[in-house]
Amino acid sequence: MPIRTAVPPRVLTVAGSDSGGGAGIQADLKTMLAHGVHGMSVLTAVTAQNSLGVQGAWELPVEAVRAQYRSVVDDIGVQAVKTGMLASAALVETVAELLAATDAPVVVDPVGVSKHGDALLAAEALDSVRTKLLPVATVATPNLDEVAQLTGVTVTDESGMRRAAEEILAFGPRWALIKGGHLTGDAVDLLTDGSAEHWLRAPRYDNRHTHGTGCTLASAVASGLALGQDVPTAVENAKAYVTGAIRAGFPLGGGIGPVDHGWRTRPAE
Ligand SMILES: Nc1ncnc2c1ncn2[C@@H]1O[C@H](COP(=O)(O)OP(=O)(O)O)[C@@H](O)[C@H]1O
Ligand SMILES: Cc1ncc(COP(=O)(O)OP(=O)(O)O)c(N)n1
Repeated sequence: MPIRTAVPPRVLTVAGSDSGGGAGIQADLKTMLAHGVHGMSVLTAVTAQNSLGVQGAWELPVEAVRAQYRSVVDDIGVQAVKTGMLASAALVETVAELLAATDAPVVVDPVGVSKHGDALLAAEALDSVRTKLLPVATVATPNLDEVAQLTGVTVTDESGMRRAAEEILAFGPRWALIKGGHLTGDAVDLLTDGSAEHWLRAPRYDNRHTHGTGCTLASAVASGLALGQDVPTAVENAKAYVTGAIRAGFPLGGGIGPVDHGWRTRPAE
């Protein structure tokens, strides 16, 4: 068999490890595989985590993050980057400085708190997210808790999402994707660059196994961008992927199980 010469687009996640495999680096790499891109990782922190919550978290030294990034980017190259758990102000600032020099699109999931309420970002790092990380983002994907942390805006309905997007865009990302997963009714997200507005609406699945939804959505967006899609198309495709993964989420452990990243490969039930 001849050796393949065509290389798939490469996507880098800069995020923390979830030992349970539902969120973080593990969710990102599974999502990338499902999109046919080559996934790579810069690990920022290790969490002891399962369906019940986060039992422990340890961040990596700044030099370890810098070295991983250089290893990947200088040799292999990237067509898109996704960031997730960055843990501390020092890591946020390091990652923002590295990403300021890339031409690749950057999807920033400004991870603050896990579904179980465990802090994944130090409170004193919020200002670095606002002033250093969000300005280098092509797309920022906060959930409503992260919107409240970053802007002070409490969103309770769809009209509040528009206000949230304006506040997030003021920090400098090119697009804001405000995720309405924490509201009730349909699962509605708003994507806007301040002029075009795209409302993404999907049925809300009454499935409590939704661990990793945000990581999955952001990685799917990054994968679409690496494949050459424009931002609205990448987000629309990512929404369809995460919706299917939530619908297929499974009861693993005694708490909130993960979404099913491989749902497209399973036979229909
Ligand atoms: N129960 C659900 N049914 C369908 N879609 C959902 C559900 N919960 C969240 N979503 C969608 O999952 C994506 C991630 O949103 P969200 O869960 O708010 O992010 P995070 O994991 O960062 O808290 C969004 O597209 C949101 O609308
Ligand atoms: C290591 C790690 N990174 C990110 C998260 C948050 O992931 P998210 O997709 O927002 O999912 P939930 O935790 O909200 O289910 C995490 N838990 N761990």
